Amino acid sequence: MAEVIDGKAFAEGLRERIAVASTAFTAAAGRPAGLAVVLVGEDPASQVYVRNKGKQTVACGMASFEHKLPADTTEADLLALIAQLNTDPAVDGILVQLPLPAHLNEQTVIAAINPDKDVDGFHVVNVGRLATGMPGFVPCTPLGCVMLLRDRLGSLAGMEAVVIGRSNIVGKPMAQLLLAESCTVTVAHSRTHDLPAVVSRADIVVAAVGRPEMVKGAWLKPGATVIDVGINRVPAAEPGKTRLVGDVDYASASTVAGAITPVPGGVGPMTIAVLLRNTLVAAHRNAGVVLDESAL
Ligand SMILES: Nc1nc(=O)c2c([nH]1)NC[C@@H]1CN(c3ccc(C(=O)N[C@@H](CCC(=O)O)C(=O)O)cc3)C=[N+]21
Ligand SMILES: [Mg+2]
Repeated sequence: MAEVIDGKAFAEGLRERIAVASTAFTAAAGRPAGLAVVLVGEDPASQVYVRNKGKQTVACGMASFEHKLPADTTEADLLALIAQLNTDPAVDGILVQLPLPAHLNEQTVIAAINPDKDVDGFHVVNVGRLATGMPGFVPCTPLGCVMLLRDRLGSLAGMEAVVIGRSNIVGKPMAQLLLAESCTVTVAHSRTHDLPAVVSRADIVVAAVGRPEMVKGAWLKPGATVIDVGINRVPAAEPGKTRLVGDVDYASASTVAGAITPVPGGVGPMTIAVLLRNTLVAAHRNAGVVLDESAL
């Protein structure tokens, strides 16, 4: 049976290290690091995420600024808020919760964020920095996945990594990060011919497609390390109830893999912990205070 990669426990440890560094930052800078989270609309799942982000931000000794805007907010009003946050010296990181309502253009909104406060790493400047190996901000979910992989495997150099999914938020930055770790990287997607054959050569599989339990144990190379980014809500056995499953069929995969992240309790908690890490890094850069990033 595969070893379970406990992302929840790893994220707790990371948040403890962040809290220590955050206290030192507040003493050095004379102010806490600050994260602004912007939520447009009343999507219940997004409200839960935003509340959790706020709670964990405060628990790590940082300031949390929540901006909840109505679903019919105009793009001009949203851009005006971002412009204000860009120049607010108490705000080190800005996160605009996605997806946005259909009448708002996500590209336009992300482009308006100061790249040096873009703790999601979604701005094209940060995408370019990642692609060219310059310091910037890396999207939280893929960076959390690499932290889990390095913790388990040490050096990833020379390993065959297969990323399933090519989104701007996970698949593409994940491929860039694995390339920077000197993996041999394949990006598979919905048009890939013979996905099982591609997956079967992977030492590392990262599933980020948003299709419940799609990746089967029979596809895996025995001993492979499996990172499941999927968070899919599906009907539970009990009528009217739902449960969370990943993009990997955990029951079959856990009999073949060497190690696997569970859903929930795997990648999800890492995403928020890395967001706090990115915010603390942003604060140090913005305030000109030196941070030993390797201690995080
Ligand atoms: N600008 C932006 N940045 C984001 O990073 C962003 C976003 N928009 N929009 C929504 C997605 C989703 N996301 C998650 C964060 C934590 C968990 C998480 O902690 N999940 C737990 C439990 C989930 C549950 O019980 O519902 C787990 O997997 O164990 C999941 C998903 C961040 N996102
Ligand atoms: Mg995709």
